[in-house]
Amino acid sequence: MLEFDHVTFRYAKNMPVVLSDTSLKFGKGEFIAITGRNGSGKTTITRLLTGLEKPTEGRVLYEGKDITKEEASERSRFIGYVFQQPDRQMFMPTVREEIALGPYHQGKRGEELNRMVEKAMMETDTTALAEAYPRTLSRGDQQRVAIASALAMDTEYLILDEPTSGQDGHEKKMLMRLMESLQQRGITIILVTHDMDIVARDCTRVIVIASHKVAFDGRPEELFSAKNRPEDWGLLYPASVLLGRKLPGAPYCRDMDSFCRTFIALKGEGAL
Ligand SMILES: Nc1ncnc2c1ncn2[C@@H]1O[C@H](COP(=O)(O)OP(=O)(O)OP(=O)(O)O)[C@@H](O)[C@H]1O
Repeated sequence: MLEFDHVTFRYAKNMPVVLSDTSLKFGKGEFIAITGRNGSGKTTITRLLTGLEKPTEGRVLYEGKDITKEEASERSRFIGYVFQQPDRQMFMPTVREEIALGPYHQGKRGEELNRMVEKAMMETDTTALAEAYPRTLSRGDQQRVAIASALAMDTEYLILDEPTSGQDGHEKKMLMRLMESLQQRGITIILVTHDMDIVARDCTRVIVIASHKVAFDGRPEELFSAKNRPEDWGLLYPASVLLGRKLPGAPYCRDMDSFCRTFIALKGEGAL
């Protein structure tokens, strides 16, 4: 369990508060979206979790232990972070060396190191890129290399900042499939995203940040239910959710596949 305990944050003394007295728990195996308007503080939350920023007040806990003062390099033993522009986190001349860097710093050598790197490349479908120069790869490939780097360190938490922005449908689908398989292995996935299709289809939990606080924390179907107004937080409804509401009984349809299946079933029952 990774936790914010009454965290308040501002970038500098005379700057406005970004996050105010916020407590949050990130449990094992969850698939969490952090969303909200531009500038609401989503990336800041991930930087506080990874240790790239330190709370102005409050604490960050890992398995109940205070890790507030731990640097990002120390937290990388259990948190992997995929930057919005992953080329900024690649330093080595080849993908293989890039992925080996973390476990090497953890003291892994020889066959053990090779095995970890090969396994991480297999899992992320980056084996064919092993000898490529990471900084010239496409953003999608760089993301998978950054994910492989985290897996090679046996990460427990994987945080991705806007991973699907600017990606085509196929790339998006491949990435989300990979995230799903990692979640099934018990890795906690935390995504910063504006993409409500991903929130509705893939996430088990969604956290909305507004006015320096957690405005909503719950299941996607709750966020998009009639008792909430996600549009007040600048969020759009997924088309499948809106279409589902028009069907008899207004079923919640998390994606278009689910809408089509429900539609066909209702038609078969003569309800349409
Ligand atoms: N390094 C920094 N120094 C000062 N202020 C910053 C810094 N980084 C971000 N901010 C400010 O902190 C606030 C929160 O920024 P943050 O990037 O966390 O928001 P966000 O919700 O991720 O935004 P976006 O959706 O546009 O990526 C914004 O007002 C932003 O201008």
